[in-house]
Amino acid sequence: MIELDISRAKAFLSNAEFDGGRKKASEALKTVEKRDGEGAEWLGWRDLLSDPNDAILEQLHSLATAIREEADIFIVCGIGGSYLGARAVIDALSSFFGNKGPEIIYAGHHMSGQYLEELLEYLAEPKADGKPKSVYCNVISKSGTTLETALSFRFIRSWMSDQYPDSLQDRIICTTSAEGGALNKLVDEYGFQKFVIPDNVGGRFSVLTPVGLLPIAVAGIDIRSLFYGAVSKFEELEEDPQSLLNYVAVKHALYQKGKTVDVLTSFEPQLESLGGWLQQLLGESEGKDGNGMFPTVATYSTDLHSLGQFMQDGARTVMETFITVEETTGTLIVDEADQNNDGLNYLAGMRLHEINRGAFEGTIQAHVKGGVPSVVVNLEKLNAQHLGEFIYLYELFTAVYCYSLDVNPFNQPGVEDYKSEMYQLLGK
Ligand SMILES: O=P(O)(O)OC[C@H]1O[C@](O)(CO)[C@@H](O)[C@@H]1O
Repeated sequence: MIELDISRAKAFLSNAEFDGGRKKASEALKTVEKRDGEGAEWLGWRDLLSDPNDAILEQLHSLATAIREEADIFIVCGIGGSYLGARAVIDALSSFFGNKGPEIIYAGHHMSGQYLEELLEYLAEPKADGKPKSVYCNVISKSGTTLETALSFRFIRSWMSDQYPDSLQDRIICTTSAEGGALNKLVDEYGFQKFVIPDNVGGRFSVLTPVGLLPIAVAGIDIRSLFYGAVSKFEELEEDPQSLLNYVAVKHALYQKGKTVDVLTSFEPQLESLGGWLQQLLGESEGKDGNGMFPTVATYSTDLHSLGQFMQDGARTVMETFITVEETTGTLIVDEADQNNDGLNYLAGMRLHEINRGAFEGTIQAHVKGGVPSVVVNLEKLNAQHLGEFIYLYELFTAVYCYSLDVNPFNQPGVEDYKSEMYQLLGK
């Protein structure tokens, strides 16, 4: 279960301001439902959930099971929506240290030559028992032409084809559009396995397609539970969208009131990548034509010691979105020390989770007093089902909120500008 608490954000609005936002939110939801807004041809992420494809879930699960048995390393080669969702779920649900199954390594999300060189060296290093590593790669690119991903994949593919001349087709899996783009040409040429990204699902809305589901399954996470968690949220919000509409109303009205930055934060470090996924989802969707709040990620309490001063006392243009977890698995309890030299005996008998929750409660109270409207999104537990619910909640939230600002949620014309400047400089 996920609970949304907007009370400490709504408190910054008058009734009229909230009602104005609420009216916009209701109209925007109708635009999503009727599919008559700009970009409506990109609403396929809703169809995935209204009509689940169990066969593809099963196919992904069995391929992932085979890979988990064979692979020492699984490379996820993609950028933006082609890797952030997978990374968000994998980081949230994996152990911090010593995970079972293949080591998941990300590539194709930047162009650091040093990174790629060190990665290739690492792949080539034998294992502790002297045997060579077994490497698999899932290259993910909807367009099939994104430079960061294509370039990294060229190096990885070349290393893998030298290393595994007889099993390359089993080891490389391409996730791309049904047709077009360079990846499809490579699939045709080399016979790599392929999964299709539906045409009507954009990159940042694609985590519940093979884009996210294959890497997540290879990490040993139950993709059925993740997917059906999203389905349950879809059904719940179709039935009763009031909580979502109130949330959109608040954010809409705060934006009209001059809040221009949304700090997405959590006290759980394993949720930092979830913040990264949300940052792209919101940022690429709302940030256009001079509109939108800038979404940025902070991990507390770490970043309270770098950003805390600004959050408490800096320019009052910020709002905050706290992603909290009601119950975590950690069991560590603070002991009573004989000598209380470190002065921590006042915490004796408390679980670290309780102390962390205390830090959250203290922080939100202080920030609200300091003038920061704050929303809390509370996950009952950190598991695949609740993350699935979270994913759909924010996909729908993003679409409705953007339409409430009269922004097309589904394009990203601004990203093309850096590409064309870069291509020109590089002589494409
Ligand atoms: O899957 P692709 O086509 O490589 O795109 C990756 C990412 O790049 C962007 O298109 C921006 O350039 C994102 O919207 C997308 O998630």
